Amino acid sequence: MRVDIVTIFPTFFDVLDISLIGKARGSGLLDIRAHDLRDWTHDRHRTVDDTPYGGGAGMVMKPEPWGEALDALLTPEAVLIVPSPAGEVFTQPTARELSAEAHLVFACGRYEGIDQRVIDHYAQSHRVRLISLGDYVLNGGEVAAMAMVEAVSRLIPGVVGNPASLVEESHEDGLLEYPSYTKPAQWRGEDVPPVLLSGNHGAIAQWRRDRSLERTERVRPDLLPEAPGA
Ligand SMILES: Nc1cc(-c2ccc3ccn(Cc4ccc(CN5CCCCC5)cc4)c3c2)n[nH]1
Repeated sequence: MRVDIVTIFPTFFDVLDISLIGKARGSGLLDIRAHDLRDWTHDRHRTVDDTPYGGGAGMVMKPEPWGEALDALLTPEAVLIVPSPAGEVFTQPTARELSAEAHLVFACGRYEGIDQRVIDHYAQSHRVRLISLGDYVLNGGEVAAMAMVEAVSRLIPGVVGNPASLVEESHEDGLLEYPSYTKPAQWRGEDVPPVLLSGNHGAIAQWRRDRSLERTERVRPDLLPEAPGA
């Protein structure tokens, strides 16, 4: 998968050079590149923003640099992802969908956002998705893009060592994951649930399912299968 990220803070994504994502990049599984939007400006101050038409607080990102950057980076099959508080909320199903794509281009806005004509222009020729990380306002799209890149990349075969670990985790089966334990068997007076030491795999699987349902009912009843809209 190729991932291009356009931002005025490209060094923000240097962290992708380490850990699993870093290894996957090295192995050719992932081709992730961050680009400085200002490389597509032509004035002495490398201007990317201006005052909003209609007035209002803050600044809006100018369309011209975005047009030149996206013309340079988009391929016909690319999905253009624009992090935005006004977007669809990012979920594990969204991550899974995007992990099947060959090319993702993230347009990370700052200030009060990007001139709407950029989104409208590329929607005529590409799949464009405005995606929100959740119902809170960040200062720009970079944190959202980083979260999406990590959630999507780890679903690509070969990026995460043990594929089985991708199945038994929160939200993969639509429920929250069961609690996990490791050695020692006793810690500060607390024992590991005995069933986990029993070697009875059927009983262990059932215990885990029960804990997963119990936790989901308590913390996220909206995720339960019978919940409306689940
Ligand atoms: N899940 C999530 C994603 C983001 C996100 C993503 C991308 C950008 C780019 C800039 N910001 C900051 C921002 C955006 C919107 C406002 C509201 N403002 C009201 C008046 C009209 C203009 C817009 C304020 C500041 C971003 C924020 N936040 N949260």
